[in-house]
Amino acid sequence: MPAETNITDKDIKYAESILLDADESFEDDKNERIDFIRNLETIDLHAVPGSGKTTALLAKLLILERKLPFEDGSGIMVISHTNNAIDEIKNEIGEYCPKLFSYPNFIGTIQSFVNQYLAKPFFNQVTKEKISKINDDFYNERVENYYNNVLRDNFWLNKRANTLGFLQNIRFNENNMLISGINSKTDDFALKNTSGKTYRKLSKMKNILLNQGILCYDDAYYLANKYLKKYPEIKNLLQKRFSYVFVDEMQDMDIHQHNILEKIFYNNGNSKSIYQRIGDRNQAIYSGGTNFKLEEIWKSRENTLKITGSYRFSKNIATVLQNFALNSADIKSIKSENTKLKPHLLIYNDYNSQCEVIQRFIRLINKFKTENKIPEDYKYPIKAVSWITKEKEGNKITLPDYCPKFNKNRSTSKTEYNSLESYLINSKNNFKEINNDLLNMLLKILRIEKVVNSDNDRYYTKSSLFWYLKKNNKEQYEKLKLKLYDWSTKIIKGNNSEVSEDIKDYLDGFLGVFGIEKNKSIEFINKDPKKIIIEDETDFDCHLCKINNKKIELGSVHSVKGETHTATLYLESFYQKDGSGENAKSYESQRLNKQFKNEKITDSDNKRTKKSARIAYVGFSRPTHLLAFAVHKDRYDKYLSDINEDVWEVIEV
Ligand SMILES: Nc1ncnc2c1ncn2[C@@H]1O[C@H](COP(=O)(O)OP(=O)(O)OP(=O)(O)O)[C@@H](O)[C@H]1O
Repeated sequence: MPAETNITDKDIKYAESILLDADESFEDDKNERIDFIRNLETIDLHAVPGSGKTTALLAKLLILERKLPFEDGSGIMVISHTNNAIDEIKNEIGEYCPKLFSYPNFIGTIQSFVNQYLAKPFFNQVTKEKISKINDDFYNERVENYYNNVLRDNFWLNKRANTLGFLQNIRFNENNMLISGINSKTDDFALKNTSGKTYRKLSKMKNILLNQGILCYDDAYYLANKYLKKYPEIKNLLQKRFSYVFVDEMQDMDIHQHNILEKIFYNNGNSKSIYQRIGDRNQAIYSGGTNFKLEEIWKSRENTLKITGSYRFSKNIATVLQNFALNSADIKSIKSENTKLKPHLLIYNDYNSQCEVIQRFIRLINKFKTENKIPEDYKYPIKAVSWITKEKEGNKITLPDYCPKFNKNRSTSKTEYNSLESYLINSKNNFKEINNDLLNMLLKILRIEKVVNSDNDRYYTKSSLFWYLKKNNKEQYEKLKLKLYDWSTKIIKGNNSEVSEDIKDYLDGFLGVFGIEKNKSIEFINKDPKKIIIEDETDFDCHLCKINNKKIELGSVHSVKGETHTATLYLESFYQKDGSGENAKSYESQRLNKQFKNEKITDSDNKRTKKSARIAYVGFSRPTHLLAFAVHKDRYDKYLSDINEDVWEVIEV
């Protein structure tokens, strides 16, 4: 534990100067944010969406950075659930925190912590070898090979509806008994005879893969727990190493992730580390809270701070949002300028053409702009989201049904080509997308060369690549940015062959940063390009959905978690089917009809209703100005026609 650390008013002002606009402050009548920023004890922070909890955590980190290094040599750990969330933290405060982002501190995902500090050292100690890979895709591929080569003729396995899925899902519990999925029980395993031939064969498969160092993500937790059991002192070492541990988005931790953190850093209240868990139970939309009740995973601590006011949404949205909160939440809007716009219900019909709902939403926004209800130069994006984004057959409405271009747009931005020059000749006619394609091409070369990010054992993404270069090779970082600019400008002018030659020269230095030379990627680099013919060019640049010349962004609710929007259009979508016939329920308007009509969700509501409520809660809590929800006329007539029109503005598309 470092010597007494005090957070002063001056420290808070410093954090405000970096994170907030000149007219904003962490102070308010309750000073909930200041209390959290100053607090350096083991506590939980529960806060409503848009309350600034991530901003408050960043403030605390900025302040602690200035107190580093700690005299006792200990460091700070910041853990979140996804790489995106970690990248966000790095992007926001990275440039002010050179010490925080290096030894002895750790900022990463829960998975990378478990891999790096527990699974890998244990594996190395037992086998004297390094783990080959911790990656689900790679692991599943090896299981498939094993099945094809060794278990192909097994009668019991072949009788199963999804043999491969069953095999890929097998895990060891801590007693090396087989289970189906990490948090399941031995009793639920399909094969009951544990001394039978097939059971032994499956155990053997698991052991062989483990011994070869081929692990799925869950296996890292299995090894981690073995390590902690065999060497309980590891716990103390980690507590000494990290005097402050902050977990953001705590609600998204699954039970095995929660348990391992709790075991090490809470240690039944005896930990040397200060352990702070930050989140919003109502926003649990990842694994946490699905198999287990969230309250069973993230149990409340006696020492809990709260932030109840949101800087994001208006009173009108807060009123609606309350009903979708599974854990009763006191949600208030504390925005200084409060928009009077009511949430809107957009009713569409079968005869509306595909993009009419989104276009109606755009017309609404334009109208509100002219009426000064939405600022002309609005700050945050305008987005249309739905829970389910994959196209479904039949009459099941999902995101692509609202926008015929949705899938096409998405697939083009992710298109993979099989040669370097194909990336150049197929590039779009706009700077940003060309830049994107060029980066995708470099990432593809790294993948072909099997270069992985040692922080998380995954292939580099655009942001992790930039982060790595910025941290390890500033010269290459600056060079890449300049090159991307230069290449993109030249491609727009049609100088592809000049760019192609320059990229080939550049690659030696680029790959050198990762300690490798061109090898497996030579074929990709030199192969002749192939032009992909696009049948209808207009497909890729739909002009219909633009406001201020910017396209409305479409995506899943999951993809906008943590974001702030100016306006959000939530499009209902088909998810599973509960019940049958006339009363079957698949859409939010059906499962959550009572919540739309001012009734709070309760613990006795069924699992799918609760899951729908969580998704709606996250989606509905994004906008600063306008929330709209699109519902089909049939479902409106049956479920929502008696909605309170003082609360919701109802309009037909
Ligand atoms: N003290 C503050 N004063 C004014 N605005 C603030 C303050 N703190 C945060 N904000 C703004 O409020 C919005 C939400 O902040 P932030 O993303 O930190 O909230 P959050 O609680 O983490 O949200 P979510 O629960 O959706 O992840 C942002 O636009 C941020 O700039």
